[in-house]
Amino acid sequence: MKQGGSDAAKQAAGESAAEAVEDGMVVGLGTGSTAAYAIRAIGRAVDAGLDVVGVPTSFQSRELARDCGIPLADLDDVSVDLAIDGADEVAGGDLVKGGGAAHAREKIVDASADRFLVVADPTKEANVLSYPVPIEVLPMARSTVATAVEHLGGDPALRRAEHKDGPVVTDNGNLVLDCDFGPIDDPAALASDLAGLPGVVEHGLFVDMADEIHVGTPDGVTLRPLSE
Ligand SMILES: O=C[C@H](O)[C@H](O)[C@H](O)COP(=O)(O)O
Repeated sequence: MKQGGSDAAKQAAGESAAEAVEDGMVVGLGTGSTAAYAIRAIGRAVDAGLDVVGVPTSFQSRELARDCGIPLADLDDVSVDLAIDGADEVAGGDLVKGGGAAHAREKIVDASADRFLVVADPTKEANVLSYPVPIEVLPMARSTVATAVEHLGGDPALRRAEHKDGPVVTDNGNLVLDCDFGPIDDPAALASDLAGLPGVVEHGLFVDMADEIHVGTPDGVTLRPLSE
């Protein structure tokens, strides 16, 4: 995950997006340090009487939402009006996500939403995506997917856990390959190639999915549409 952004910038972005939440909405709750500020702001609004239901995108966002008193539901039972989620890199209308290994559930929830707002600090913005693309793989497909990624011009690395020996294991029980492709000239083509590899559960390229980005700075927030 890019960690360059200040907490004040992340907070500004998260709280700005939370203002878009209206009474009666079902809200997709993203993962990561920036989305967490939105979840806390929604929690405070719930405390003050806002009637919303949250759909978490990870163990982390579920726990935080529960701590904040946000009622939760599964995608089996509701449809999402608005999703708010972070990103590791943003270029044009496309994102790389999955620095926290949550991109599979995030993509399901974010893609299902009527509107998807990205929350970010300025360090996440780029002209061309070049952040290593996280790919969640079934454990038995780790080597075959890594070889296929190399054939696509990427450099795959198994994500290792920081506080345990061995690999990161996702909320879905799978492994993550961080795949460095250098500058990605055609994110849609790469997304399609990666999605077609046997054993890939989900990759972290979010192509033309988001509607709007809230970029926070300590001095304010810039809103920009991400889709035409
Ligand atoms: O898997 C994690 C997610 O895609 C996050 O939304 C992403 O890594 C951004 O996180 P943060 O806001 O902490 O930089």
